[in-house]
Amino acid sequence: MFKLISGKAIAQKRQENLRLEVENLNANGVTPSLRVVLVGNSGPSEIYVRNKARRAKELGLDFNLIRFDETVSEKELIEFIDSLNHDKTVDAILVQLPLPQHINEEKVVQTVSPNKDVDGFSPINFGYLWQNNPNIIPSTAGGIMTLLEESDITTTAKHVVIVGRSNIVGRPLGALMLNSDATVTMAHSKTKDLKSITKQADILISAVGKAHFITADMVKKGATVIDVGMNRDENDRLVGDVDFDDVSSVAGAMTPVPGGVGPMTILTLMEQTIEIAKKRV
Ligand SMILES: Nc1nc(=O)c2c([nH]1)NC[C@@H]1CN(c3ccc(C(=O)N[C@@H](CCC(=O)O)C(=O)O)cc3)C=[N+]21
Repeated sequence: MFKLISGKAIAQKRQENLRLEVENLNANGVTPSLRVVLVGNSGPSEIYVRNKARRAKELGLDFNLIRFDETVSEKELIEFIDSLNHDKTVDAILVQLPLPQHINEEKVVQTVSPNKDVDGFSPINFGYLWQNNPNIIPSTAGGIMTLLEESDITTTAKHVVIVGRSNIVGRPLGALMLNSDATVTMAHSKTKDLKSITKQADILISAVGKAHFITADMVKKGATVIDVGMNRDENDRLVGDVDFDDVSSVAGAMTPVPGGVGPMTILTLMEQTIEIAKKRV
């Protein structure tokens, strides 16, 4: 039996509860506020940011997008982030990645106050996560955990194989899976005989960024397959890393792209913005 896991439907369901939480906060004189900083104008970032803005408005959050030209200096950007750190009306800060070449991403990420770091990318929050004492966690990884939970797919003692070791997805997801008692294998571009490893996965997660990367011969029968990829195919359509038609013939459950991990990322971002704002009550 094959199950399609709709991140879109799960996100919609949970957003209802979030609305109530925002109303509660409003009654206490608090409107959760999120600031998204976008440098330059790359195509994909525009779409992601637009989706974030739409969800934030639906929930009645105080949302602001601050744009910088791609020629902005590192110093100017850092000074601006620091002004948000000190702004008492701002709960949560997100700096959309990637940043242009001339800006040191690490330095920028370290500038965001750990208390407002809604992405969970700051070294402090990353450290808490790896110590199994999470504070704010990266949204995509957190969204995947919620998606599994809501689909009654448990992680305890499961073999979870994560392909991709980025700071924004693979690594934090590795920590979350370990924290939730999975046996975790982290595979990447230097991994030898990838197929023999992915075939062992009870839960296979691909965060690679290549269309058609995961094929049916790499998947164990009945496995859960989570597709984090956001790629354009030959026809400029949005596709994940997983060859959907091929893999759906062996997988037990699978997320689509679009409508899978993407909407859960945004939901988690909203959930965490609201969590931070609750500390003001
Ligand atoms: N600081 C930072 N934080 C991020 O969370 C972050 C980032 N930088 N940089 C880029 C990635 C990517 N990301 C997505 C968010 C929403 C969708 C999304 O809404 N996807 C929809 C549809 C997208 C479309 O219509 O093209 C879906 O999958 O159904 C996708 C990808 C957040 N990221």
